Amino acid sequence: METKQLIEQIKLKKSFLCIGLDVDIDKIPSHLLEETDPVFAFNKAIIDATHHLAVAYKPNIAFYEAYGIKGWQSLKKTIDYINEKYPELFTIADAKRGDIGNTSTMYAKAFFEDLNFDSVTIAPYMGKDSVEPFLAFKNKHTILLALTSNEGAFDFQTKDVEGVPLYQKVLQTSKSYKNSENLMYVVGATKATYLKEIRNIIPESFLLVPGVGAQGGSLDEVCKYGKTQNIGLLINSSRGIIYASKDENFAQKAAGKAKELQQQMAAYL
Ligand SMILES: O=C(O)c1cc(=O)[nH]c(=O)n1[C@@H]1O[C@H](COP(=O)(O)O)[C@@H](O)[C@H]1O
Repeated sequence: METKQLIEQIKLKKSFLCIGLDVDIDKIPSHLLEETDPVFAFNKAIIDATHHLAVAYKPNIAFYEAYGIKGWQSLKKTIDYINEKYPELFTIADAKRGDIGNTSTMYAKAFFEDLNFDSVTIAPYMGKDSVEPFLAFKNKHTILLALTSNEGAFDFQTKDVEGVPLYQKVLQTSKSYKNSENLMYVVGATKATYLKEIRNIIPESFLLVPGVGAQGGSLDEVCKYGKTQNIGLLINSSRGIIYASKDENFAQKAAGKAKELQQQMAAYL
């Protein structure tokens, strides 16, 4: 998907919400366990109930890999369902990959060609030749971890390298990568105050911002420091939306939570 299509969706839906499909079988309503594929049944119900409120969906791959072949099948069915029924939605494989060049190419093929996601999250630690194989794919987006939402972000990401914090070095250096126009970045909502400096380095790039809801980040703070003319933000909530209820009406309850966030977002559009 081209970035301009994503921007159109944001304006149309007055939303820059990304719903995280981090599906833990122990947390889904028990009546779904009778289905042949409970994880897909859960995702389908959530997507059908919330697609008009969100512009992006982000399955975290760990939650599927944890169930082996069955999990991968649920993931494939989920992405195929979105691509067929709601092709306007932006899809993110949250896989946090990155390896030597030829291996990265295979990761890129897995997520961009076989599964046909619009984007994938990538760890920048191995540098240029581990990221560029993902950037080589046209109309696909590589979402580089810059400043993450967790406490461990302070172990390395904020430490100085040649006089600047490492996360700033990641932003600066990655701008010189081939096809860097296909880059987006992850910045945790819990690090909202850093967004001002981040915007000085990457004024227009889209940011995937996880950490509102369950992790305590503030949507207003993120918008205050991180918003661009085209919004330039995809704010993710996973547990705060998808586990709103364990009852039969779980999907409607999830839609209620998504709507709360969408309405907050509409004020910025
Ligand atoms: O790349 C991510 O999406 C990510 C980066 C980050 O810094 N923090 C973070 O929480 N995430 C992911 O975003 C989701 C957050 O989920 P909730 O805390 O349940 O909303 C999970 O899938 C995390 O793996």
